[in-house]
Amino acid sequence: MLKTVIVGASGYTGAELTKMVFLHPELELSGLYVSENSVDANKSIGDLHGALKGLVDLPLQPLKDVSAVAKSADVVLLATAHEVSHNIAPTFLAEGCKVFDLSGAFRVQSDSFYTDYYGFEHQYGEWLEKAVYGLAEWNEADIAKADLVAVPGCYPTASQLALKPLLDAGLIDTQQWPVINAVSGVSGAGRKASMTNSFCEVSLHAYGVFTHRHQPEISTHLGCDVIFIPHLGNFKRGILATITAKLAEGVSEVQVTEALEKAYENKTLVRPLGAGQSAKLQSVQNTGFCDIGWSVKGQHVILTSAIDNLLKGAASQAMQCINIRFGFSPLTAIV
Ligand SMILES: NC(=O)C1=CN([C@@H]2O[C@H](COP(=O)(O)OP(=O)(O)OC[C@H]3O[C@@H](n4cnc5c(N)ncnc54)[C@H](OP(=O)(O)O)[C@@H]3O)[C@@H](O)[C@H]2O)C=CC1
Ligand SMILES: CC(=O)N[C@@H](CCC(=O)OP(=O)(O)O)C(=O)O
Repeated sequence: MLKTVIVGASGYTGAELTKMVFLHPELELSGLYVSENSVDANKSIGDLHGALKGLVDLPLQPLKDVSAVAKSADVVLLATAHEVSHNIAPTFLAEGCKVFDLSGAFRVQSDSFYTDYYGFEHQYGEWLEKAVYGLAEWNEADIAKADLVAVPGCYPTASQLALKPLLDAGLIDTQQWPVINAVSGVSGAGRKASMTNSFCEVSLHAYGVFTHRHQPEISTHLGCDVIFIPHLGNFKRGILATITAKLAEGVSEVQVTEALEKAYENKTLVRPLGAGQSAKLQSVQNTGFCDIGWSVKGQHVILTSAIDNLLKGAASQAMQCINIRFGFSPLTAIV
């Protein structure tokens, strides 16, 4: 059994991770942590997240001595804000832990990316270079050897899973940048309420237009510029990305279908729905699946990609990476 620690366990993705680690036959939940001065310190996670009550009633411990926690852990899941993950991941790594970070702290190698999009200067270039991007269906070989896995963001997961098969098969005319319109539920912003993400204040609106940090994350990992327009919707969980792209000269709907079906033929968690089909949230909410639909008319393809932001967009993708890293059966604790 691998001793597994979750930092940020009281948050939305942390609670999902807690449930999956509890269900995993090869992982032992050895500690749940929150910040040193958290208002939730020492509360039982089952009291905070009712769905866990009676399953996991461990206390949320204040994280004081990172080194000491690291010494007693094999696997560390960081469900913390970007800068927190940035600050503490190297200590866990120095003690030999395998780290799976749900934040954006180690996702993109580029000089100005963290100052431009995250508002802090990255201090750990060496780890940034070694970190493996955890897009599970596409990076298996590297994830299997990684010490540090940077689990992709939720919008980047939905967007890349739809576009990557077509780009890799050379079916997209990249002179015209694919346009990604994506709507996320409010849980995408985490559990802390503010005027912009308080449920009563949310209607349906675009945000971060031309400035959102997921645009460069998507472009970097796809190797293709994109226009990305995130929207906040008045529902709790899920992301629907609707993507318009120009096909290369002469590409047919049959080729698009073949590329998507071939890419995911042995990948249970990504479900190509077929030409003329549209992905919908209801089918993926509370699951680790990504559903993809597509339609072609003339030289354009419209793809729809739906995930649960907290699961395939975060926690269950992290669990996929753990399963790959340690050679466990791929769907363990997910389906
Ligand atoms: N929500 C989503 O859909 C997705 C989130 N992510 C990323 O995953 C990470 C977690 O997100 P989410 O679960 O939504 O966030 P939440 O805001 O819901 O939870 C954050 C957690 O971190 C804890 N925390 C804060 N500061 C510290 C600290 N210094 N040390 C230890 N724990 C700390 C918080 O508890 P307390 O403040 O009480 O200490 C809380 O448990 C973020 O980086 C986010 O960007 C990625 C993909 C999707
Ligand atoms: C609705 C909402 O606010 N969503 C978040 C994305 C959350 C996420 O997946 O992203 P990171 O891990 O990269 O933070 C946002 O737009 O900032």
